[in-house]
Amino acid sequence: MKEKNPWHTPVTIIITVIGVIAIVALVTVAVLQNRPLAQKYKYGIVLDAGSSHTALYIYEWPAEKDNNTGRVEQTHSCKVKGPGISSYASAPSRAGESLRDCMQEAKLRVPGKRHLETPLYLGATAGMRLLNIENSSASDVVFHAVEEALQKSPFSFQGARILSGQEEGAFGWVTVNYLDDRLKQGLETTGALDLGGASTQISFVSDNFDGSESPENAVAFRLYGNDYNLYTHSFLCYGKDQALRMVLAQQTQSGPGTILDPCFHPGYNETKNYSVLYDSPCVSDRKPQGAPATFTHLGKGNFSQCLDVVKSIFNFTYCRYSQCSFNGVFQPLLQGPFGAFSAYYFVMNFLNLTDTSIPLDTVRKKLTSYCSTPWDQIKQQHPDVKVKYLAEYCFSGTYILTLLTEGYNFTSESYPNIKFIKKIKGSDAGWTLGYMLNLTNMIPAEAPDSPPLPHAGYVSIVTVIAILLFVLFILSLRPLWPRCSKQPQII
Ligand SMILES: Nc1nc2c(ncn2[C@@H]2O[C@H](COP(=O)(O)OP(=O)(O)OP(=O)(O)O)[C@@H](O)[C@H]2O)c(=O)[nH]1
Repeated sequence: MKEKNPWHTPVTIIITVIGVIAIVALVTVAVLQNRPLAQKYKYGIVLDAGSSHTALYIYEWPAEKDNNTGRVEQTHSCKVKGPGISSYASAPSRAGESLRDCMQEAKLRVPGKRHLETPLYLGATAGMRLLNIENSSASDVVFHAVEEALQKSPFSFQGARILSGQEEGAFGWVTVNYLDDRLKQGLETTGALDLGGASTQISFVSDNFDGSESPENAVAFRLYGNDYNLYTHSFLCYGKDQALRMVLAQQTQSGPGTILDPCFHPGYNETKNYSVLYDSPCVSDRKPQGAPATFTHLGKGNFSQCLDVVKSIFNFTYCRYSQCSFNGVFQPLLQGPFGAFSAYYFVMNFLNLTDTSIPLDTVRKKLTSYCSTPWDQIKQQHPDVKVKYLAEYCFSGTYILTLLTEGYNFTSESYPNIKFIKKIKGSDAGWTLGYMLNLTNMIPAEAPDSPPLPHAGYVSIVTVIAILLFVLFILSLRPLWPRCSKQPQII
């Protein structure tokens, strides 16, 4: 006699099949609905029209996550051949033409179907600030030429403008802290030190700065639910190229035919033009009267004398605030770590001085030895380095050291807080990323809500609940269950 299984009734079999199908359907829908979608990207392009050159940066971020930090990355950069756009004042159409190759690269790098929606910005810095001071109609004509060229691109051109020094400093600070993921996490921020060709910026948050003492140096931000009172100052004419002009102007005040410059290597010998040297608002009012057309620029290679002449371009004699950096500019107490980029990095990297644990005295000794090295020997040792850069590293290293220690008051204790950087997580340190994040509203004032559960957690919970519901359902059908008699049924 075979015993009949009480579960093998049509009702229980149908309920079980329907239940299993329902669970499978429920879990499948949960998985499909919440499956990560194939990644789509958006793009943004920023042209940094600096005093010495123009550079193009392409940024990329996942299309559905515009509001999350740490996700925008630089995917490409292109250095425009030739000088900065401010140098094209006498041939403005060439300013537009100079951008052609990099714009062509951008067209290839950004997928064609995204061209129309990709914002394109051009921001000009100290070179155009100076041209605008010197000759505002010439700067308008240059802008008109670059705008005309960029309007022809397939991207969504959002305009070209001159950034104020304050914007340049503040956006550089945003870039550094965004890339380091410090803003979203509300961590202590990093100060930003930017050394360009025509201006230099210092930006940091300090506990003893609320903006009241010097409101013109204050920028207030609310980012991801945190408030920041940023101190920032841009020194026009204190970028490394204009600072060199000021140092040379200091040495040619009397209009000599020859100068023996301690900031250039012994054996350096170049004929330079007075009108070219003094063709900048940073020095033009000091042009010596009755000077010859040219002067002979000879190198002497003496670091301590170079320090003296470099110091002479800073004014430390007056300060109407509780404390100043130089030229009567307010600066609160330095605080926290600093990232130093652009020319700070190029110069210190070349001089093998990016390691800030090297004591300042050793840095001075290294510069003393480097500056005194004969020019021929320097050229022989670095055949691949552009001669213009090579000739100026002694001056530039001395200038950076003076700016940081005498200008901004970094001491032996605080100097190691500086990190010389070029890139952070693959993106160049500079104002461009911060500028784009601001214009595209990609950093929210308040912290974005994050989903309560990750995808895997969500699917697991749906599965467990579905099985539980099914078991409860089966249990609730108990009255319908076939009764089990104690006596085995005889068939
Ligand atoms: N040694 C070296 N110097 C560089 C290099 N690229 C740029 N420079 C110089 O570094 C200085 C700063 O360059 P940038 O950061 O591009 O400055 P910029 O945007 O032209 O100048 P601003 O308009 O003042 O911001 C300039 O004097 C450049 O000539 C490089 O690859 N090596």
